[in-house]
Amino acid sequence: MSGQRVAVLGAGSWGTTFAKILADGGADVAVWARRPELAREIRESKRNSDYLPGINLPRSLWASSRLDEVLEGREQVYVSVPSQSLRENLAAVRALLPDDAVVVSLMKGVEKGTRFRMSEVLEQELGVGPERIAVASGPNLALEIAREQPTAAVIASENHDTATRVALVATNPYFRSFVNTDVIGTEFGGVLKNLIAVAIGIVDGVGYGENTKASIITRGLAEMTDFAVAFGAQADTLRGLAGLGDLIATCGSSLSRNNTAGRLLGQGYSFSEVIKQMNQTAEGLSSVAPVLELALERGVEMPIVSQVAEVLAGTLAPRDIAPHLTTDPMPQGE
Ligand SMILES: NC(=O)C1=CN([C@@H]2O[C@H](COP(=O)(O)OP(=O)(O)OC[C@H]3O[C@@H](n4cnc5c(N)ncnc54)[C@H](O)[C@@H]3O)[C@@H](O)[C@H]2O)C=CC1
Ligand SMILES: O=C(CO)COP(=O)(O)O
Repeated sequence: MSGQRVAVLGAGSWGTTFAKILADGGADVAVWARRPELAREIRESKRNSDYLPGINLPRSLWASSRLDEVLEGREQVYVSVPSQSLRENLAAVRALLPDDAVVVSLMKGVEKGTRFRMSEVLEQELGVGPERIAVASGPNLALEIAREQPTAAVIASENHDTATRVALVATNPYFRSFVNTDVIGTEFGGVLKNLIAVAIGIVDGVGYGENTKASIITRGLAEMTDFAVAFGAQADTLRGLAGLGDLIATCGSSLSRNNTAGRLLGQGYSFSEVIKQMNQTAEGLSSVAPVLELALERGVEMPIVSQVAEVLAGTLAPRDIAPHLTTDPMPQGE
């Protein structure tokens, strides 16, 4: 569907890549970058050299650090800032959001303290009903997509028509969007696979091999599914692109920041040293605590995520992480 006027808020690796996806699908795209110098680089040089080195962005892409310029007249607004900064960023968006614009979360985190999903924060801060909200998720490593490698994603909205309208715009020759109405499952899939990817990074850093990783991925998917279903998700969603699909991509790639952060922990760096070394967002590090609080609230056991939390806290040595609860001697059903 060409010619749609859309905005992307956030010019990190994913916001910029998604802007390229939309522009390559024929949309008229305006990008908001927090820093004026980055907006200028995208607008004038068609580059985002810090986040997407070597990628030429579409000539039609326009960018500004002024929200009013970016949001004016836009029919769809895609949001891609670090999850913990979403609420503060939305304060300025509400008054400028065009009536009837659909808002799409590209983010994969849970808010610390409140434990809200990103679509819930969007609803609260923008005063927009769920029928105007969608979320995008799936196996979407930004740099691969920026290189135009064929990729699939899923767009979820409680309103099927909204999901379809977004998916028609977020589709181009190298990027295909599927749709569903399971917002909770789609969103939690993206959050939870980050935590499993941290676990995979940890065991990789320790030097464990494929059996350990396959065990963690498989049991991790069971853990992700139990958690998401307890909050109302469909189990099928977790077997799809937003669950298993994203788990495979993130756990298998050194492009993943969550995987990278885990690997540093596994190599013996402390949590604060890892934070210092990361110059991009690793959402899993901030989502561990709120996810475990939510799990406790619903009585869901998350042995792998709990062990990640312990490694982050420095109370479990990375080499002692195991894909099961070692404290229970009785064999358990898979
Ligand atoms: N990079 C990827 O491959 C993918 C990322 N995502 C998700 O997209 C979201 C954004 O991540 P990335 O673009 O990858 O992160 P990034 O680290 O590449 O970029 C974050 C951007 O937000 C800006 N920023 C930092 N603090 C901010 C604040 N307080 N207010 C406004 N802007 C701020 C940074 O300057 C940067 O432009 C995350 O939730 C991530 O999980 C989802 C799919 C793929
Ligand atoms: O969500 C992603 C791939 O789908 C990106 O993963 P990272 O945030 O770990 O880089």
